[in-house]
Amino acid sequence: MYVSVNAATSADGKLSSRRREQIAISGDEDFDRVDRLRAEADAVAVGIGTVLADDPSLVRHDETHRASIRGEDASPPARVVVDSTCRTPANAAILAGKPETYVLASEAAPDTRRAAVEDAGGTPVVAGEERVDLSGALDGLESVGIERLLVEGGGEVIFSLFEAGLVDELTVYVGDTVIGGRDAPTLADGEGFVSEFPELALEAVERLDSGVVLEWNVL
Ligand SMILES: NC(=O)C1=CN([C@@H]2O[C@H](COP(=O)(O)OP(=O)(O)OC[C@H]3O[C@@H](n4cnc5c(N)ncnc54)[C@H](O)[C@@H]3O)[C@@H](O)[C@H]2O)C=CC1
Ligand SMILES: Nc1nc(O)c(N)c(N[C@@H]2O[C@H](COP(=O)(O)O)[C@@H](O)[C@H]2O)n1
Repeated sequence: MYVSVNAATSADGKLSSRRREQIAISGDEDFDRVDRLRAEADAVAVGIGTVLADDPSLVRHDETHRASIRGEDASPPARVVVDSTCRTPANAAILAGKPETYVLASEAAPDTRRAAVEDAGGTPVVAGEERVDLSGALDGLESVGIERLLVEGGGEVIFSLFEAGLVDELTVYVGDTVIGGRDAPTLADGEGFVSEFPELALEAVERLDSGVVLEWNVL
């Protein structure tokens, strides 16, 4: 599977404020770029932290762009939530609407929560004992035809994907603001690396809106 990570940060590397409320860091041009990235993906993923903070639907994508690369009849990209214990609320926007939603869970998910996700239209994919085993879960997604995954965040999930060596490409829109705060989510949170830091090769730099888009391949 090819895994792209795309996110927007403030100039100081924050994904949102310490209140974990969604902030529009991107401007219109960058949101259009994200819609095109979504259109190119088989599925778009976020973590449960992002679902609980933002209640994203992840349904926006550039249909014209998708049709031009996938054909007129291409179904919309699926949605994915990394959610060990199936905490995704039954009324979450990510479970509503037409695209399929896969909830990556672990064996720690209570049967009642798995059933609640299924009743709400989601499809649990179980991998790992406590936390989601991302490598195993991505294998599960591949088995249902997902070959290009776009991950939008948040910082915990992005770090874990880097830690597991699963990221192929990283794109970051750096906006023209400072959020600050030691407790505000950053692009890669988790425990952090102390050695063997992932290395990146800069592929492109583009001015967009009032910020800059940086695109790296992961070596
Ligand atoms: N500016 C941007 O582009 C974006 C900003 N955000 C912001 O990020 C914040 C949410 O980020 P986080 O709190 O870091 O939550 P997250 O969205 O990264 O979800 C993390 C949660 O996923 C679950 N999980 C299960 N298995 C896991 C594994 N193997 N590795 C990591 N997590 C696993 C855990 O419950 C963990 O707490 C929100 O404030 C949201 O607004 C989120 C996406 C994009
Ligand atoms: N690319 C980008 N720029 C920002 O400024 C953002 N705040 C985000 N947030 C991400 O977008 C998701 C919401 O998407 P929909 O409204 O459902 O289309 C949100 O959950 C974050 O993943 N992204």
